[in-house]
Amino acid sequence: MALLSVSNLSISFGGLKAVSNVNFELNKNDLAGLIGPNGAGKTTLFNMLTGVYLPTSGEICLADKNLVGYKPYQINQRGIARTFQNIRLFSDLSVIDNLKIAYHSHAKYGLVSAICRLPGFYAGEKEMHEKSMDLLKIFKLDHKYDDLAKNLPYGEQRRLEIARAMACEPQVLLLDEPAAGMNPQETNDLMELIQWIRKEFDLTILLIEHDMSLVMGVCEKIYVLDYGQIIAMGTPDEIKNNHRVIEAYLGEEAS
Ligand SMILES: Nc1ncnc2c1ncn2[C@@H]1O[C@H](COP(=O)(O)OP(=O)(O)OP(=O)(O)O)[C@@H](O)[C@H]1O
Repeated sequence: MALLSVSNLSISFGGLKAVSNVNFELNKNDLAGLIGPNGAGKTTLFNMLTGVYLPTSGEICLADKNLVGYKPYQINQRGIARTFQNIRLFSDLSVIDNLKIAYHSHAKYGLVSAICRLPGFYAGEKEMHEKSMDLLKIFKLDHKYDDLAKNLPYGEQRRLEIARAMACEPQVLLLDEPAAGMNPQETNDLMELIQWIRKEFDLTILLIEHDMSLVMGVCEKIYVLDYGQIIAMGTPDEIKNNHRVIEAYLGEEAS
């Protein structure tokens, strides 16, 4: 059974059909790519999967449970976390506080415990600190735990965004152009990291990326969007050789 299943998903903005009758499924542990030319509807699709946009029609199910109509934080609690095309960190907070905020959505103590500083509050905070440090180690940011997020170099801010999404303890991780602005070495490191966290955390990952070396290098299956519609789905080799994809997306490079 598919973990994430999308059926006949569409959204219109005025007269523009930004996403039109999209169908796809992700199984547990899939590492899949979503590619397409600028304006194809990729981020809009992520926005519907995460409750930012309400689809005009169609269904989104996570483990057979409907997600349409839920707010972004409710979808996050149900197991989908994401990163953004433009980095969105709490730039004036420390690196570790950026993670702790995400862990708070799973906090085991309540408001009363926090206000009255009951033992449950301290135990919960300690657990959150330890889990945050563990994640920072994985993302090689532990030595910078106390730095302000805005003072990290760009590549590290991108890694911190992924770490923060991981702190939501998702089943499905959506990455929107995770390598944007990275140099080739950082992109290579990121590819290894994405493969590693998929395995280590038993994750299902869907990533949007314009960097073809990353998409073709890590994804086992790739969906191609063009003008809001899925025009192809297949392995990296199948996608590279698909004439509709070459026309729609790789045309300039192929010619
Ligand atoms: N809130 C909105 N209101 C109106 N139009 C929108 C809105 N959000 C997206 N669109 C339009 O929907 C279409 C798809 O945009 P989207 O950002 O999803 O494309 P994309 O494939 O992610 O592009 P890129 O690769 O450049 O990021 C575009 O024509 C865009 O202008």
